Amino acid sequence: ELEALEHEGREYILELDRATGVRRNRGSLAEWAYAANLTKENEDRLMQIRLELSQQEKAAWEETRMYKWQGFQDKELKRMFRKYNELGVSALDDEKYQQLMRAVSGMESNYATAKICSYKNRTKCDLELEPEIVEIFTKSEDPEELKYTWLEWHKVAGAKARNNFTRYVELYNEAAKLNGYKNVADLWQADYEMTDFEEQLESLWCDVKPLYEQIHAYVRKKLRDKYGEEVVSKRGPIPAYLLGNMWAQTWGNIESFTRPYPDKKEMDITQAMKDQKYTPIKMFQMADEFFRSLNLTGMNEKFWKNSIIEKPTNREIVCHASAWDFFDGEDFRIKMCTEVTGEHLRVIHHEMGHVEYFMQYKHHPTVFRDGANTGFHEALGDTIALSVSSPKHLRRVGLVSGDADDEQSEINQLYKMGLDKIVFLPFAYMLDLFRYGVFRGTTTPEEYNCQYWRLRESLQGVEPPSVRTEQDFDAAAKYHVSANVEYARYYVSFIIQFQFHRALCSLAGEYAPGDVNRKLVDCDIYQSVAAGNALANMMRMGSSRPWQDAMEALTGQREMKADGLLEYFRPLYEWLVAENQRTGEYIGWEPSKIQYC
Ligand SMILES: C=C(C[SeH])C(=O)N1CCC[C@H]1C(=O)O
Ligand SMILES: [Zn+2]
Repeated sequence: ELEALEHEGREYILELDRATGVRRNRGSLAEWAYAANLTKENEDRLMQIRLELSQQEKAAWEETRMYKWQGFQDKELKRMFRKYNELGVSALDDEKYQQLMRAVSGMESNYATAKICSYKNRTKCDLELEPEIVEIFTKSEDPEELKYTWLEWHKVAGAKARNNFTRYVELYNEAAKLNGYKNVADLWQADYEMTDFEEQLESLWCDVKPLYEQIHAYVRKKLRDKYGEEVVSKRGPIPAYLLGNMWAQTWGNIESFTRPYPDKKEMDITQAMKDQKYTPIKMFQMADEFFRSLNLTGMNEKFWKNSIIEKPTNREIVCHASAWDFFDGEDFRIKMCTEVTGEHLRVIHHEMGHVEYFMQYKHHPTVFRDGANTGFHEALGDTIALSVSSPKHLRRVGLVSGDADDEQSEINQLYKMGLDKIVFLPFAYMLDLFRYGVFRGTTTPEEYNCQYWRLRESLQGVEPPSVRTEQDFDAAAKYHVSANVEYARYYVSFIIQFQFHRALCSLAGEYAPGDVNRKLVDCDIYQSVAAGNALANMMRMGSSRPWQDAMEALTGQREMKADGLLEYFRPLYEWLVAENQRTGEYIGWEPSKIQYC
């Protein structure tokens, strides 16, 4: 009897899964049409299609609930039913569902089309985030220009999203409750299939905080040397607008005038690519070639035909880089407003890592076509990029010349990587700690901005350029807050990518513990089929098994651990401790003097 029921259940769920694939394809095509051409007409069409799809999902969900799947024997079949049992935001009634979609779409289109006036020419008011404003934060060393640009962007992209955001929180929380969760924080964390996810985030932060405090102290001293004590204090937080990035999430753009050994040649990938007449397509082909060298699958014909890799001149699009799965086993795309910079070379590998993952798990039922958890999906491309950004690889491809690795060059290299990978951790941790509080109601709308800056000061040790009030809403000036994209995935990614990197470097014969000729910092897995096969085996699991199984398959560990990251940066940590002692720099930061609560 049970056998028959389970057999019937399998027939049902496989048919549902096929229908879901068709729905996801239709939905992705409508999302792409809008994100790639932000017109009112495309938005209205998208809203209509989303509503139809949500109604179809709801009907299917009612049917799925009739099956007594909890008692089934087949683990994978049970996992499929469990995933289909979670309806998500379609659980809202049509009216509220549409209101939620409009609130998010309003925030995201505001962000994508926000423009400010130029500091140097106040009548020129068509500056967008990409490429103009990013360019200013990449190059300007004028504190007044940076402060002005920071304030103007936070006005148009942050404050203006506050009302939509508040409505989004209410509706999204209602949807979470309809799915059996207390709030969206719990809904988001369910993806990680852990009972102690938030405790783990805290514990990982405790592991890496000492390393962060050292690089923070060192950078604050370098910025004070450059801009003076009036602008950068001895013991306070660092002004966020001086760190080379609108959100102070990575500080790579201030490397040139802060690196430990300035007389050592700087590895300016951007300049090298410009000198060698690199184009966006060449950057994509380079990344594709790296993946193929690992015996992974290269980008297919549809990818090269359908992707958008440069900002169009005749329409508005969402420029924030993204990778797209159209769930038909063939159509995979990237949409990106590529500039010829070292940062974008890294982003291209990041996005192509998503596409590689899509292709590796495309044989699975639709419901398992996902990362082991979303952090895995974000870590894949970055792990490859760790090899690409090694001096060894950059020399191999001619983007860096000469200069055999000596102690000082290695410290410079680790410092450059640290400005990307170490400083990112408190930012990522902060962004979802903030939103967990918002969804739980412990942070109310009346204190959104105050709470956001309290977390930024306590975790990142940064402060705003001037007084902030509740007329502001600085959190939404970050894409993922305006676009409703969960962010703990990146925090997880920046930890586990070093576990992946270490395992792959071992397999590639590029790393051995304690072997000074095979250090992590100079590992390049390029052309290692052994490493590529291990990656493919892990990706091919999709989300069909708990992520701990995928982690174990690749690294032998069954948990997220900071040991890979700490081992990679150990020489830098020791150098920074000594250097900060030498200069007597205060480690950590005292409360900010800026009024933001
Ligand atoms: C490149 C992407 C698209 Se998934 C991205 O949003 N990233 C990649 C790293 C962190 C985060 C960000 O830009 O904030
Ligand atoms: Zn990503």
